[in-house]
Amino acid sequence: MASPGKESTWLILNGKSAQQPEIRDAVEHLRRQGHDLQVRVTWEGGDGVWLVDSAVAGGASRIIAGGGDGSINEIVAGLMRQPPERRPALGILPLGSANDFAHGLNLPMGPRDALALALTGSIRPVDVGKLDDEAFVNVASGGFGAEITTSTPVGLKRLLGGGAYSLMGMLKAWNYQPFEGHMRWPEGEARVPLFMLAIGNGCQAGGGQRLAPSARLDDGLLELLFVRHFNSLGELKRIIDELENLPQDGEFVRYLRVPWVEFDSDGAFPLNLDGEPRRYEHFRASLDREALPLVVPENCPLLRRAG
Ligand SMILES: Nc1ncnc2c1ncn2[C@@H]1O[C@H](COP(=O)(O)OP(=O)(O)OP(=O)(O)O)[C@@H](O)[C@H]1O
Repeated sequence: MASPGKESTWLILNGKSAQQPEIRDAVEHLRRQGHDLQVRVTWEGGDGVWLVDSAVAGGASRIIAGGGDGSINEIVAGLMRQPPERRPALGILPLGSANDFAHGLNLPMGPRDALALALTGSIRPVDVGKLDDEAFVNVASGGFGAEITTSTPVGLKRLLGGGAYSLMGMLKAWNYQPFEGHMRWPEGEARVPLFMLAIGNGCQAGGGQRLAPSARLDDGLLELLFVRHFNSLGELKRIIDELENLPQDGEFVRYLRVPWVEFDSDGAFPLNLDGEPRRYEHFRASLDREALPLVVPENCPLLRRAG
């Protein structure tokens, strides 16, 4: 057991996963190797944020988020409340159902390997996304993208891979309505009926949907993918083709790299921040440059500079 007060690493575990024997095994294994690792467990949403305060007060120099994208999001929110000079580094023990951020980083998924890397891996400063004042580290996905990432049956994810015909039928059955709104970014603006929107600091969401494939965490830019709404099967087929190539200025699909973007919606627009659902009538997405010290694997695909 580590002694509080001296420099140590804290593992903040989502309580959903805390009793898994392989997590206990990994913690004991690494403690036996001499690592000073304190463990705290969340009871409910929001606990991750104040547990970061406790970890910092206890002298933690690294904090490991044990959970999925939502848990990482909470812990990043907690870390961003700390003064930059006292902000511990973030390591990740992937324990969610999707683990999109961890997969994008190419982290090991086995608990022993993941925990060992989180404790000993090298640290790089990475950008943190901001949606108004809220932090996100991976992807904000909206419209249909928000529906894919939460609150929909798993079957819907399969439908996305099932081609235009089944997707069109499902959207009709669902009476899917586009979201009208006005988007602005440094070099342009557009009035759009939106089918979907993704704003990526990281590259994937929704359980492996690579919505922002050229995302880098250290480039000072957000990937902006938006897809205009469509009315026919033919148009949907064109969208699927355009999504293959992600044109800057396609007929339906636009893929841009921007330091900020603003959206004014005619209604409450559903947007997930790292998978956690929100609604906005107006938002501005931007970045805090290199604000988060992150533990990364070697040759991390989300970095411009080698990890
Ligand atoms: N002890 C707990 N029991 C149940 N839920 C919890 C507990 N502590 C936190 N939570 C909830 O867990 C959610 C975050 O889950 P997490 O991201 O770790 O897993 P996930 O949703 O399976 O991951 P992913 O987004 O990668 O699929 C938060 O919304 C939070 O409210």
